[in-house]
Amino acid sequence: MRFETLLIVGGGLIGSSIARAARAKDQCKTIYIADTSEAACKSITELGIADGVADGHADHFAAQADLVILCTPSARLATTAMNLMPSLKAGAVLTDVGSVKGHLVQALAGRLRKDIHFVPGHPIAGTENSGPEAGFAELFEKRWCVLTPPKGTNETAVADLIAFWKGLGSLVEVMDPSRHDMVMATTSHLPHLIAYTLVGTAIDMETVTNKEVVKFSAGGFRDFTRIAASDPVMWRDVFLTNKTATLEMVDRFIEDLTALKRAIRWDDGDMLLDNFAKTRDIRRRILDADKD
Ligand SMILES: NC(=O)C1=CN([C@@H]2O[C@H](COP(=O)(O)OP(=O)(O)OC[C@H]3O[C@@H](n4cnc5c(N)ncnc54)[C@H](O)[C@@H]3O)[C@@H](O)[C@H]2O)C=CC1
Ligand SMILES: O=C(O)C(=O)Cc1ccc(O)cc1
Repeated sequence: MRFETLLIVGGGLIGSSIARAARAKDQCKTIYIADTSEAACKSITELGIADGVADGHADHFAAQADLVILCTPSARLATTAMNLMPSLKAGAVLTDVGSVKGHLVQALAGRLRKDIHFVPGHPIAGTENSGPEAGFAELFEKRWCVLTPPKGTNETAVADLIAFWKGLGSLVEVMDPSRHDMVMATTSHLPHLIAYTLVGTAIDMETVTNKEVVKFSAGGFRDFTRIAASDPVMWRDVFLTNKTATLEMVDRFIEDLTALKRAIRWDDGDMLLDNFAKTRDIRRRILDADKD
C-alpha cells in the first residue's frame, strides 16, 4: 500500500468512484472526502464510502493525507489546490482528475510548496452523469489514466501514483500536458462539442417537433443524446480551458465535413465509401483493444 490516508476533494461522479474503488481494491487505509455541497456530503455519508466527510474546511483531513486527489469541477482546481496548500502534510502527493491539463499546470506553476509532490492526472473514464450517487467502483477498470508530471517531479511520487491508479484497475501513461490536451481535444472534447451541436440543431429544427425527435430517436441520434446530456458546467469549463487545441480540431473537422458535403453534392460515392470504410476500421481496432 503506497498511501495510507487518502483525501478526495469533490465527492461527485469521479471522486466518489475513486473512493469506492480505493476501498474495494484495498488501496489505502483511511479515506476522507471533502465537498462544499451540503447535499453531496449528506449523500456521501449515507453511501458510507468515506471514513470522514467534511463540508467546507478540509484542513484537518489535508494535514493527515498522504495522497490528495482534487476532483472538483476544473475551473475550481487551481484555487482549491492553493487553499489547501498550507495544510498539506510535508511529502504528500497532490494530484487531480481534471479533463484539461495545460491550463492547470500553468495556473499552479511556481506557486506550490517545495515539499509537496504535484502530479497532475486525468482518468479517461466517466459517464454523462454527475454527483456521488452516479459513481461506481469499476469505473476505472481497464481505462487509461494519463499523468502529466512537470519536469523534475520526484520519481517516487510519480511511481507511487502510477501504482495507485493501476491498483484501481487503470492502465497508466505519462504524457506532456500539451500533448494530453491535443489528444483529448480529438478523442473527447470535439466529440462532445459535435454532440451538443447535433442535438441542439435537431431541437431547433422548425419542421420537426421536439416530440418527433424523441419518438424517432432509435438510431445514431440516440447515442449522441447520451453525450449531449453531459454536465453543462463541466463542459463549458473544458472548452474554455482547452481553447487552442479545441479550436484547431474544430477547424479540421469543418474542413473534413466540407469535403464530405462536396462528395455528396457531386455524387462522389468512391470518396464517401473510402471515408466510411476507414472509420469502420477504427471501431474494430477499439473493440479489439478492449478485448486485450
Ligand atoms: N464526468 C466525467 O465523465 C469526467 C470528469 N472528469 C473531471 O473530474 C472532475 C469532476 O467531475 P465530476 O466528478 O464529473 O463532477 P461532479 O459534479 O459529479 O462532482 C464534482 C463535486 O465537486 C464538488 N465541489 C465543487 N466545488 C468544490 C470545492 N471548491 N471544494 C470541494 N468540492 C467541490 C461538487 O459539490 C461536486 O460534488 C472535473 O474536473 C472533470 O473535468 C474527468 C474524467 C471524466
Ligand atoms: O461519457 C463519455 O462518453 C465520456 O467521454 C466520459 C468522459 C468525460 C470527460 C473526460 O475527461 C473523460 C471521460
